[in-house]
Amino acid sequence: MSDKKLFKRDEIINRNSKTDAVFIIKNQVYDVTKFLDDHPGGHEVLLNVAGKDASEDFDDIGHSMDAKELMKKYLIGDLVEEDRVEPKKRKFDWDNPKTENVAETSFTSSWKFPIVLGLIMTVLYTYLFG
Ligand code: HEM
Repeated sequence: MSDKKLFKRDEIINRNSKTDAVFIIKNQVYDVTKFLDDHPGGHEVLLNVAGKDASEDFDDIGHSMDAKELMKKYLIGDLVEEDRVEPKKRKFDWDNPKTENVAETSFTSSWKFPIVLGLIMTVLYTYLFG
C-alpha cells in the first residue's frame, strides 16, 4: 500500500490484456492481472472492463463486503485530481462550455416581443377609447 501511485485515465486505456489488466473503480486504480483466474465472476468480465472505468459494472453486481475487502489487495493507486469524477456520475466535459455559445435569437421570435406588443396595444386602446 505504501507505493500508491497517481494515474491519468489515458495511462490506463491500453492496460486491457490478460498480462496487464487494470481498471478504475470510484477514482481508484486496480491491477487485477493476478486476480483474473481467481475472480468468482470469471476472468472475462474483468477483461471486458480492463482499461476502463468499471465503477458502474462493479456496483451493478452488488459485490459483497468480502469482495470490497478483497479489492484493497489489488489497489495500486488513485486517479490524478483532474481526471476524477463525482461518484455515480458519468465523465462529462464541463470544462468545454463552447456549446453554450448559442446565437442571439431575433427580437420577433424572443419572449419580449409579445410583451412589448401587448403594451403597445394597451396604450393605443386607452388612448383611442379611454
Ligand atoms: C478488484 C475488483 C473485484 C473484486 C475483488 C471482485 C471480487 C468478487 C467476489 C469476491 C465475487 C463473489 C461474490 C461476492 O462476494 O460478491 C465476485 C463476483 C462477481 N463479480 Fe467481481 N470483483 C471485482 C470486480 C468486478 C468487476 C469490475 C466486475 C464486472 C465488470 C465483476 C463482476 C462480477 C460478477 C459477474 C460476479 C458473479 C456474481 C454472481 O455469480 O452472482 N467483478 N467478484
